[in-house]
Formats: sequence, C-alpha cells, structure tokens
Amino acid sequence: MVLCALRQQVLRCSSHCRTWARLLQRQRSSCVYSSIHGFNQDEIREKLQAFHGGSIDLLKQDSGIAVLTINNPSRMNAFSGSMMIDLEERVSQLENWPEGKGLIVQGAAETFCSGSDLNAVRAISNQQDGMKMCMFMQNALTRLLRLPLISVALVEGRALGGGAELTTACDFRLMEAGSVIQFVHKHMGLVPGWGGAARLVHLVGSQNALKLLGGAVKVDPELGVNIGLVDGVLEGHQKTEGAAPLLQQAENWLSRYTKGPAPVIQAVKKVVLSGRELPLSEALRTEKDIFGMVWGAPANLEALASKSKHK
Ligand SMILES: CCCC(=O)SCCNC(=O)CCNC(=O)[C@H](O)C(C)(C)COP(=O)(O)OP(=O)(O)OC[C@H]1O[C@@H](n2cnc3c(N)ncnc32)[C@H](O)[C@@H]1OP(=O)(O)O
Repeated sequence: MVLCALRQQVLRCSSHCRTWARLLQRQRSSCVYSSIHGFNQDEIREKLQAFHGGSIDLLKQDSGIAVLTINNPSRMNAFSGSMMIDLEERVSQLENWPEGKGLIVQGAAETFCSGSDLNAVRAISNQQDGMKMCMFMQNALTRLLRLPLISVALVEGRALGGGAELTTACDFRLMEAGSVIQFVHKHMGLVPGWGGAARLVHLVGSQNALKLLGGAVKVDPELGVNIGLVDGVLEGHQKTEGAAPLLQQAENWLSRYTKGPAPVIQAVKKVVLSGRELPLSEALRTEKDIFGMVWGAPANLEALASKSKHK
C-alpha cells in the first residue's frame, strides 16, 4: 500500500519534471532572435558595453515582489549601452527566481525613462548597429514580458521613446497624477524598435496605436485609462498631503494579484501568457501542462483540506 503510494508519487514527480523541462525549453525560446536570424549576442554586447553610465538595479524582496530600477538620473534615466546589458542580466536573474511573484519597474529620481541615450544613438547611428541594438532590446524586453511574474510599470514623471516602449513590456501600467507616456519616435525620425509598436497594438488596438505613434501624443493618466493603456492612477505623494510613497502605493496595488503561493501566481501568469501569445490549440495544450503542475500540488491539497468557502 505504502509502496504503491510512493510509486504514484514518484510517477507524479517525474511527470512534473518532464512538464517543467518542456516549459523551461519554451521559456528558453523566449528570445525572438538567435543565430539563425544572424543575431550575434556577444558581438552586440561588446559594442554596447562601450557606452557606459547608469545601471539597472534589482531588489528581490521577501514578499516575492522585486523592484527593478532604471538608474541614470543625470540623463533622465536614458538607457546607455551598458544599461541594456544590465537589463538583460537582471531579466536572467528574474527568470531564475522560484519564490518570485511580482515585479515593479520604476525609474530613479522621480522620473521613469527618457528612452535611448542619445549619445549612444548618435555613435551607433549606422543601420547595421541600430538593427543589432534593436534585436538585443527586443529579446530582453520580450523575456521581461514573458517572466512568470506579474509585472507593473510605475510611471512617474516622463516615459519617452524607448521608455514608453518599456512600459508596454509589463503586464500593467500605473501612472502618477501629472506623469506622461509619449512615443516621441516620430519626432526623432524613427518608429519604435524595442517591440513597443507591436505590444501597443495588442494593448490599445491598431486605431489608438496609430494615433499615439502618428501624433506622438502625450498620454496623461486620464487618456491612458480611457484607451486601456493604463490600469491605475496613483496620487502624487509630493502634491497630495498624506499620500503614501509611490512605490508603496504600487506594491499595495500589485499585492492583490500576488497574494498566495508563488507556484500558483506563476502558473496564473503562464496560462494568461500562453493565451495571449499562442494559437488556441497550442494555448490549450500549454494550459493543460500548467494545470498538471498545480493539480495535487501542496497549495491545492492544502486548500482542499481546509474546506474553504469562497464567500
Ligand atoms: C528605439 C528607442 C528610441 C528612443 O528612445 S530615441 C530617444 C527618445 N528620447 C528623447 O528624445 C528624450 C530627449 N530629452 C528630452 O526631451 C528632455 O531632456 C526631457 C527628457 C523632456 C527632460 O527635459 P528637462 O526636464 O528640460 O531636462 P533636460 O533636457 O535638461 O535633461 C536633463 C539632462 O538629461 C539629458 N537627457 C535627457 N534625455 C536624454 C536622452 N534620451 N539621452 C541622453 N541624455 C538625455 C539632457 O541632455 C540633460 O543633460 P545635461 O544636463 O544637458 O548634460
């Protein structure tokens, strides 16, 4: 009897291991570009490294919510080349965080991010380098969006150009009253290249995306909420007396979605992600695999044992 139960447990474990392996394989293929697309990650890393300044800082908290800070205040948190590399490394760390549940992406010193560092942009303004930088950032931001964590961009001050694109690589966007998201690319003779246009169309529809990009429209919190780009407006803590610090407000907002055991929250994100990205049949098969990982797992057994009512 005991042997039989043990055998069943071993079988269940090895089936979970196979499912994990398959899902991990899918996660590894999170990148859009690889060598088959002529993309050489080491080559572009070396080039980007030459444009240093600033950092991307990661704080993993015991609550399971991490904070990623874009930190280059003297340039309004513009992305230098070394920050692009930092971002990719921080995403790798988050991909390997079993206790993780949520992520807040913020800018340092009360502003979000003013896009690419224009000094680096000028230095690599030839077409080939621009394309390589674009592929590197699309890979990093696609992996950010595909993390098994529920992510929020906390927009304070300005999110311009690539900064606006970065907000779309999170599941949700929160804006402080008075802040602005603006796809200024048109004014720079550009279009988004970090995947921001494709994600924007998914978020707000092609009509609204065309208006925002074609008009380089300044999106304030009210417009953002109206078109479905923005999920919540936070009180400016400096202007509103008694308001909690913005990061605290964002953590409170996010915590309603991250409450619970990490494997369950990660599974929630994974089923939504597969529904969002995969054709229906494949999404259904992935959902089945993910379901198999939570079914009969500790959180499920505990919930069954507690005979909870959902009142
Ligand atoms: C595919 C990616 C496409 C892209 O992201 S292209 C880049 C798009 N972003 C931009 O064009 C932003 C340009 N900057 C601005 O419009 C303004 O600086 C901004 C952000 C509205 C802030 O204006 P102000 O508050 O008046 O402050 P300021 O202009 O004096 O800026 C303070 C210091 O920050 C610097 N800065 C701001 N954005 C930068 C950027 N993207 N790259 C490099 N440096 C940047 C700015 O040059 C200034 O430096 P400094 O004090 O003059 O040494």
